[in-house]
Amino acid sequence: MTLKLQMLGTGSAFAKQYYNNNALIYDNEFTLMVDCGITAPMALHQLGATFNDIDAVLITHIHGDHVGGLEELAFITKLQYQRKLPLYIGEALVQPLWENTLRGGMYQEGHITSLDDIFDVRPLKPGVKTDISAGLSVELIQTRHIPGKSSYSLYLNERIFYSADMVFDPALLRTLVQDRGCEVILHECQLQGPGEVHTTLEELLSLPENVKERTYLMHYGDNAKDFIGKTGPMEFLEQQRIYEL
Ligand SMILES: Nc1ccn([C@@H]2O[C@@H]3COP(=O)(O)O[C@H]3[C@H]2O)c(=O)n1
Ligand SMILES: [Zn+2]
Ligand SMILES: [Zn+2]
Repeated sequence: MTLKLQMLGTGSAFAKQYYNNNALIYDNEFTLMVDCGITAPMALHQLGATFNDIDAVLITHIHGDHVGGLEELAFITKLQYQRKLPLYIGEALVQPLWENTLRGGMYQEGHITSLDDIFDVRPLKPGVKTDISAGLSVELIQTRHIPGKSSYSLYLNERIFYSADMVFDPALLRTLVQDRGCEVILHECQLQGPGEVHTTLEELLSLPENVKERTYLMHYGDNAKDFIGKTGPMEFLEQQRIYEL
């Protein structure tokens, strides 16, 4: 089943040339938004779309560039469109997303007192494949990002790896390609400096050729143009462009 991918943004957390690294995944008429950061409402607007065009949203982890647009999404869908969007989220993130991210802005006595009042919450267990639409399935793979903070990469349709923000995990990437039929890797990439909580370009360049040749780079900094031609066979994903996966 062919999916289409359109990145709302491909930038790292504090990039200014690129929007936050959030994605639209299209399964025919069905649209899944992967992460909804601070810039997502404007990025969507610039595509000529609204939150009413989204059928479900999935959150990888709780950082502003991945969840900072959720308050607007939730208010607009509830108040303007009278809808509750399905929210796919690792089960460990359900409580912190409400208590630590959304409650401050959205709590309203007797009206909005829990995540269930604004979303159709669909908690996901890592390692378990879940059908999201007729032609789109997702399995969460827990990957390391910030110590003590749960973060989940995605395995879509058992052939596309979409990394959350994550530290380099070459064993995972090799296993996905060798043992699990992974055809496409969409990977975050920190272009310079020590990775610490991210994966660096230098680390990705150390991967075997057969892994690199199916890898596309995202979540990159404002100086990405300086690195064109320096990423081996790995291409930068471009925001707003539509890719067939
Ligand atoms: N220990 C940390 C924690 C956070 N950060 C920066 O904050 C950003 C939060 O969003 P991100 O996309 O995960 O990128 C993180 C780092 O830039 C960082 O550099 N080191
Ligand atoms: Zn990020
Ligand atoms: Zn992050």
